[in-house]
Amino acid sequence: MTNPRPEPSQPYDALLLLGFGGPEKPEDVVPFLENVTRGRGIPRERLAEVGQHYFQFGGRSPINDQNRALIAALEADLAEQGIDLPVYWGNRNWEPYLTDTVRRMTEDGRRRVACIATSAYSSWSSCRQYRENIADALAEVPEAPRIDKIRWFAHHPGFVAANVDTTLAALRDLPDEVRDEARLVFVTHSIPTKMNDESGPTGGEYVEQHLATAAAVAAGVAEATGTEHAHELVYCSRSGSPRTPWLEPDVNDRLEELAAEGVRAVVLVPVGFVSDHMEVVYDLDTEALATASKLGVEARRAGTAGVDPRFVAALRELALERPIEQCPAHCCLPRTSA
Ligand SMILES: CC1=C(CCC(=O)O)c2cc3nc(cc4[nH]c(cc5[nH]c(cc1n2)c(C)c5CCC(=O)O)c(CCC(=O)O)c4C)C(CCC(=O)O)=C3C
Ligand SMILES: [Fe+2]
Repeated sequence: MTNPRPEPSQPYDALLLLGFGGPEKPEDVVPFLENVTRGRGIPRERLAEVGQHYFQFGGRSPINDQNRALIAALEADLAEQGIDLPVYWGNRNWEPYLTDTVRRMTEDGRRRVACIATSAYSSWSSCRQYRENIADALAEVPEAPRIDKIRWFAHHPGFVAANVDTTLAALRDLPDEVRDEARLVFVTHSIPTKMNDESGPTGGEYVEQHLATAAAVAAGVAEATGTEHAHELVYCSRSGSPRTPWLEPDVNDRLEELAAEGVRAVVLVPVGFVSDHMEVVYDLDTEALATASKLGVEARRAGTAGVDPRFVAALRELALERPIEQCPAHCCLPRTSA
């Protein structure tokens, strides 16, 4: 680095929301997909298929608008707390690109930035890749501020509480006669099994964190309704080569099995996603709900945490606790007695 980085104890002077990014018009779709998949060996047929998901929605991903809404909610939350911190926004794969945002923060004289990435779990895709993108941007911008990314947070009570409420709303929306027997089917993004084996400090944590979060949401639902709903974790949005093993079962395959077992109602809880982006509106709302309807299973899709005030407050807490996560060198030294 070309300049001395501030000490970890220096307070943050800005927040950065780091998103995945998504296309906003049809001409953006192919270049966006090229950005996401560069060097990743995704088959052309899969890309053409995913491109169609975007074109079907007018070439516009919902994700950027959701991040704009999240920034507005974070700003409102900070103002309410009397905290004076600007919130910047950068994306990994589309405008506003992270590197341009880092350049702007540098021009604005920011020296220490807490980064909220819109991804709640450990894994290369959902955590380390964001950190690598930060490192790449810092390497391109001289005199850039220090940027600290918050940790994985799916088990945070604010995220869990938001998901409990969306699940309760989906349950209320089911017909009375099947509500109590509804299965809670938690859904997350599939990843290669090898990526899961390598996730978190000890490995396998992508799945473990999801199971723990799903159990916490199911417990919150049971407490609110007085009914214990059976729950499980399934996957959507498999990509890559068909020869590479990815996490299973796929949500559609599992719905077939559940229907065959006689399950009459399910709530799909997209606990792997923080807002209703393309995987949620296409893979769940379009595809999985059609599968359920074909099978005669009553299905509702629970909402995502989005801008739930408890989730927004959780993100603010995670960002502001970041500098004191590690004890400084002089912490808890014995004092000389008088
Ligand atoms: C774990 C995970 C999350 C959740 C955590 C997080 O949010 O970060 C996530 C989020 C997202 N993924 C997204 C889009 C895409 N992901 C792709 C491809 C891939 N995703 C993977 C994993 C994940 N992805 C993986 C292992 C691949 C294979 C390629 C590779 O090894 O890198 C592809 C290529 C086409 C395809 O093959 O599907 C696209 C277009 C969008 C934007 C949606 C919108 O526009 O609303 C979002 C939020
Ligand atoms: Fe993805």
